[in-house]
Amino acid sequence: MNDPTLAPQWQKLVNHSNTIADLVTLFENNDRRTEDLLIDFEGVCFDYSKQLIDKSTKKLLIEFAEQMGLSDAIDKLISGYKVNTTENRPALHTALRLPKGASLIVDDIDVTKQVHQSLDSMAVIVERLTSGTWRGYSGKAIQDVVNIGVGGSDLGPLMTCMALSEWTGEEQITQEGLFYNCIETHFVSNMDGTQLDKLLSTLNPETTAFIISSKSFTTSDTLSNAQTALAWLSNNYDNEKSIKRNHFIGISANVKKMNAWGIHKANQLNLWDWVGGRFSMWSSIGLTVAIKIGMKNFNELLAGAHLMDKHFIETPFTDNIPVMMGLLAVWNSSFLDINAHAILPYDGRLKYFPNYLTQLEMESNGKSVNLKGQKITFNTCPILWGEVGSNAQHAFYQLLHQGTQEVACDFIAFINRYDEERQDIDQQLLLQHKLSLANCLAQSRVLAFGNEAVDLQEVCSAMSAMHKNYRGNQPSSTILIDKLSPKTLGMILAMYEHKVYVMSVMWGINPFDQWGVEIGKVMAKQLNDAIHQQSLDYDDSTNALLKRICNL
Ligand SMILES: O=P(O)(O)OC[C@H]1O[C@](O)(CO)[C@@H](O)[C@@H]1O
Repeated sequence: MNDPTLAPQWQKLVNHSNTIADLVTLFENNDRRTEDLLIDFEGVCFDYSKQLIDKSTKKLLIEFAEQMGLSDAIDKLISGYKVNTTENRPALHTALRLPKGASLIVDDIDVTKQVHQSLDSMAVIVERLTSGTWRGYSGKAIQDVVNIGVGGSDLGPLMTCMALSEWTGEEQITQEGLFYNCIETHFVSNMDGTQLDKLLSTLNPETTAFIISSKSFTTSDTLSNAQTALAWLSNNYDNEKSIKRNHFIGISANVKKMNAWGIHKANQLNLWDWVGGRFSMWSSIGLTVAIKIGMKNFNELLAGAHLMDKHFIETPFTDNIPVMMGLLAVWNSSFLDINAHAILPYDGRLKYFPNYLTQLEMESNGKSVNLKGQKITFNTCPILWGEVGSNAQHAFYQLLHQGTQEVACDFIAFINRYDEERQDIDQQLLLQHKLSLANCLAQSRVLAFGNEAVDLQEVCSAMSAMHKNYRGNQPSSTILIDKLSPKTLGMILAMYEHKVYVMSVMWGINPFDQWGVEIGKVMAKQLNDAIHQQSLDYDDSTNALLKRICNL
């Protein structure tokens, strides 16, 4: 069934949404609420008791999922069925983390074999770089690696390198018998060259390599940055062939384009059209991550994701974290009309996590047409944004507490952070971590219960109560994890990937295409020509702006 409004439980959920009590009442009415609405799985605790639901909401949502054929849809995803209907291909990111020895035959090909061959090729490159045997044009070992990519070819690896920077590659002994420290990794995505310009001024061309990460190898942002990098190297050494051989690695599903650009065969890593860009971090697109944290840790990341895949596939809906996350997101958006979702990690290492999720969720589910091509009549993906929670408290939490918008929030925190044995910091960092956890709990409490959570006497002593009114009733989930590690990060990322898929199944949409971004690319090409040719063939506004840009 594609149109969820035809499912018998849809109308029941609509009616039910008008009767749902506020969070204070929901907690008062059930003193076992958190037992009912919390799932623990392998060090990941998902507490959704502060969502605006009661027992019957959960029951109705699960029945709704059954009516929408969610079990069958999960089977189809995992087994390589062509779930990406508009592009007629599977979305097999789960195959990227299948263990060695597993087998998954799709169109007569064992994709697991392909995946592990690619991981082996990655391992060779990682080894050559981190052991110092990969040399630049002048014979010096490479010390800096710059990932040039955008969207899925940037956000996942960037976020993971930041999150796992404490798991940097192990020191190795080079052929000369020296210890070689971890390679520095950098990321460049901006089309305008700002990042690259600044970064290049700090790098040595003799010891810098570039990874051109682009599934399509046609993305103008990436290719223009790659050309600038090539020009920078060519200014320093006049032998393009040698530069390309020693300083450029290509990662793409488009081998023809990599060849045409001049990426040496031995420096090419492949992926497949069945890997969606925003789901590609587990493939060779994760090379920069593997360079940063080492292949062993990269494999741990994959193993964590695989563990979550198994949980998603095998666990009954009621105890299934991604399923419940997805159903709650659908409930908030389509039934409660809550169209904003804030991602609030209380850990600086997850700084780029909200950015990564904006693409994962909004590029996947920002759709208004169902699988049959019919217009949708309900709200789909909310607007997602976020920031490290404690920073956000001093930026946009005012709106969460007292604005007119309803916003659902995800609080994310790790129970354990710093090594208790560390002497150098005098326990101060441990105190900071506890302070951060306290803030996380405090904010979710005030958002849920408003005035009921604080001592109003004190707060309202001086000013009008209205200005100090905390309305509460903002729904949130808290994801509390034992500690951050490659494994738990893999679990969390896979958890959100599956949440996105669940939402799409419930809405009857295809989360694996992104036609909405294509027209902008075509139009940009035309306007680039217009700027170069100084032509004014557009609407009044665009022509007026072009005149100024071209000084006409
Ligand atoms: O890896 P590529 O092909 O350069 O694409 C980069 C990004 O551009 C998009 O296609 C959107 O324009 C994303 O889906 C993708 O992750």
